[in-house]
Amino acid sequence: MFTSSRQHFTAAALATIILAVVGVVVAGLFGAAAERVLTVFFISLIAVTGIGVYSGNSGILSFGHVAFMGIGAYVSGLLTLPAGLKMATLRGLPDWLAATELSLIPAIVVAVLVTAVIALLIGIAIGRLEGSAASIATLGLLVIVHGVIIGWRDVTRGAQSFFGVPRDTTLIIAAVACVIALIAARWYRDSLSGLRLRAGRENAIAAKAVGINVQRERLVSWVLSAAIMALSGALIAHFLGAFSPKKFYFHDTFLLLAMLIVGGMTTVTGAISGTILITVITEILRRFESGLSIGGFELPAVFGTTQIGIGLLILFAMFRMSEGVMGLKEWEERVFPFRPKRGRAEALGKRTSDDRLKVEHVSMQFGGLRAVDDVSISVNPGEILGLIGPNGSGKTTLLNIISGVLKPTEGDVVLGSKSLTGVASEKIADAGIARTFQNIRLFPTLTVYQNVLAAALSTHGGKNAEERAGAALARLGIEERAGEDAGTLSYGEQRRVEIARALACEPTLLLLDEPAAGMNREETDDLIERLKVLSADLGLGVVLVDHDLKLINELCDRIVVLNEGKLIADGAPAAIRENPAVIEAYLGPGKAA
Ligand SMILES: Nc1ncnc2c1ncn2[C@@H]1O[C@H](COP(=O)(O)OP(=O)(O)OP(=O)(O)O)[C@@H](O)[C@H]1O
Repeated sequence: MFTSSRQHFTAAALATIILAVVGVVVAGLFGAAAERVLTVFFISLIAVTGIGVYSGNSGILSFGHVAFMGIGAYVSGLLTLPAGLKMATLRGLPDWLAATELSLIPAIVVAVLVTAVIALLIGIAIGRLEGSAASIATLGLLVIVHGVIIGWRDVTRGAQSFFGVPRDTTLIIAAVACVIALIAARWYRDSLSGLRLRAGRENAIAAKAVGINVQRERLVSWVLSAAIMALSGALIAHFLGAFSPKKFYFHDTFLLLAMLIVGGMTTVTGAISGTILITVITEILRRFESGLSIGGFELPAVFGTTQIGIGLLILFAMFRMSEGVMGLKEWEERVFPFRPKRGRAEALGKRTSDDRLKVEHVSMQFGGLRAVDDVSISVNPGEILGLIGPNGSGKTTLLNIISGVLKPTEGDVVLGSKSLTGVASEKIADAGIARTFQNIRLFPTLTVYQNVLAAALSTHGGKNAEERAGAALARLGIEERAGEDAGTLSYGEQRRVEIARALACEPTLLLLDEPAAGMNREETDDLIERLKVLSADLGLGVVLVDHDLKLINELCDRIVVLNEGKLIADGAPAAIRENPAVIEAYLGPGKAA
């Protein structure tokens, strides 16, 4: 499933093929040295793209991907070494492997598959970690794989050179493999898994709330990226003919990450630009490394000129362009802005479920604080329930419990006949509960349409996802903004996108946490009208938390009031306005009379 415009993919694929053809032609024009440089360029670009598939889409910087390159190199090398050489120098090999002599392409296929399986096993563990903990774990992976290669002397020749690998990687083979890797990476970025992972990168809590299993998508991208790294490793092994474990360690990790960071981590365009930029700069600086004579003026040899230059370039890029020189968008996304089809509001029909929400004797203890204390409430289908209370009275905590973000210390949450207590947050949306957040949690660098589509695709098996997404945008009156990045909208519009995203999950119950916060009066009035229409048309149950009493009074059929975690009132708006306990909670003791 491809979640963006086909035009984007076609343009990107064509540009990739043109890049490869230009590279091959240029190499043909400038002779053997240029051919060498361009072959290494294509192989490096495959590796940079591989890291980008994981790091760019997940937002987790990986220091360990060069280890997969190493695995690919050694596995393919072992499969193609002449049998006689293996038997003479690698005595630890089993007989079948010593006798195996594959040609390049089958060896690459096996190396990629073996690496993918190893990556899957490692990814199951690393995928549980978040942010910098995951990055550090990938660094550990690099060190461990390096240690294993050095220690497994009978198979890898340890720290010695692994020589005799047939030098079968030609410029054309590297170029074709590069095209395949770039197209795979571009396809993944806008695939269902890629869109979900990018949503998780932008905001993991919101992604889970719309049914996205972020860990699963991370694993998919981890395995795909490892496979691409193995391809790169196998190609470089068969280009060099001899290599040692040092080749797949910190130096190349630094170089490839520099290419990715300078170009822009989140796009294939960034990977290509960064690789071109660093390759060109490296080629120029290399000539200065051993000193240079320009018009009689002698420049001294400076050891490490190339590394210093690349280091400065990274610093410059991070300082001036923190998203890399190509930013967050693919070139084709800028040139051909995506305009999704307008949706029909009617595509989101009346709720068929008559499920009633029951919150039964729920409590939440945070250390010494009882944020929610033995609260029981119910919401009928089609009912708008206002949940109010002074600051810190436990409203958001209660919404977090209902939506699976928090597991209550005591009590039960039941929708219809199904208990949702302790059910993972990403399963709650499919069970029929969708929500918005007090502090807006959009996927800011994804378009408005992608924000809503990601939710529709991740609920109800993705059935009629495009219709649901279009309808949700139409219901909230933001179709005009569909192609814009969600993070660039005004506060009020962002709130509406959040509600549209929740609505696209086709919930039975909608939880709105301060939906009018930050809106001006006009925007709030518009929201009131839209929510009234939504509730009447769809028969949707709504729990509405807000401090705007006009909004609460105009919209709610019933209001429940919390104070210091306890339920102090439950009734019709008129009765709540007169309730002495409520007045006292808001105004302080002695004000009720
Ligand atoms: N994850 C948490 N860990 C510890 N304490 C928490 C946590 N979440 C909320 N609290 C505390 O629980 C209490 C209730 O907070 P909550 O955010 O639910 O109140 P609220 O009624 O939504 O407040 P507001 O109207 O200001 O948003 C507060 O004292 C808050 O500091």
